[in-house]
Amino acid sequence: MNTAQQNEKTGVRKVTDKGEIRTEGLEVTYNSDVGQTVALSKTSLTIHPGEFVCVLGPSGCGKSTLLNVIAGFVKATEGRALLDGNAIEQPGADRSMVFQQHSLLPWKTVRANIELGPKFTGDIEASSTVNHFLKMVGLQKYENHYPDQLSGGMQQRVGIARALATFPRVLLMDEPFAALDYQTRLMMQENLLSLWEEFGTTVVFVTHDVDEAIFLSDRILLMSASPGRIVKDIANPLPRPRTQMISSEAKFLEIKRDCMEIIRAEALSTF
Ligand SMILES: Nc1ncnc2c1ncn2[C@@H]1O[C@H](COP(=O)(O)OP(=O)(O)OP(=O)(O)O)[C@@H](O)[C@H]1O
Repeated sequence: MNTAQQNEKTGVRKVTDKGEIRTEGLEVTYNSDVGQTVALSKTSLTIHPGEFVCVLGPSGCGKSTLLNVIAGFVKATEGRALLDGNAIEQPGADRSMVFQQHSLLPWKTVRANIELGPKFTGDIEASSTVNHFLKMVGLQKYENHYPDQLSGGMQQRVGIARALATFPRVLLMDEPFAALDYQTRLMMQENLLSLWEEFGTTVVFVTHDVDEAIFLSDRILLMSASPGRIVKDIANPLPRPRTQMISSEAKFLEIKRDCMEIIRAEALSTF
């Protein structure tokens, strides 16, 4: 069971148990009517408790597959994934996922959507947990709206609130801002960082946007073209808290150049 602690000054409840993710020689092969697809090849990685790690790679390289194995939705063909040293066999409330397209229930209000998680985990303070997260994502005024009455950015904020409302040890995010317009995406990135800095949990964030990965992460795992494997592990020492202005700093541009060189080499090797 996760535990949460209230910050006396800000009132924000923080996760105190942050998960460690490890994969060892992970391989995933899909069998379908069009044949076999090796989606992930010999992927070994460690994500430390409380780290914000971005997984960056070209389309189809297996990023979603990696997240789905960690989430427990997809089984490894070879190797294994572990949460805090225990093999991941199935989904659990200790991991929450935010998808590219919001997965809110259209017939439920914002409040009822967020409430699903805490009710599922038997949170006896479900109602106050929902109030807390509505406030954290700035949507108190919209608690009785339905998803189709909200903008795309607001829908994703509800999705993030719902994911956090179970106080997960690990938050998994699969290109959550990819469908948003540029300005909204930048705002959402800043909003997510301030939530994470307050709330504190391990985050694995998949993207194919180099700037997004550098802006958000402590570390970037770069994946090869399909079948995916980790080709480079890049530390990101940019100071926090960050605003989008950081993208013009020399260190940001240096990391970006490193990423682009690898992505280009990968693209050329498969062209
Ligand atoms: N359920 C499935 N059945 C068969 N093949 C699949 C399945 N899911 C994914 N694949 C294949 O596995 C490979 C990796 O897919 P995956 O969605 O993990 O990549 P991705 O890097 O997340 O792609 P994108 O960036 O485009 O979302 C692709 O070749 C894809 O076609």
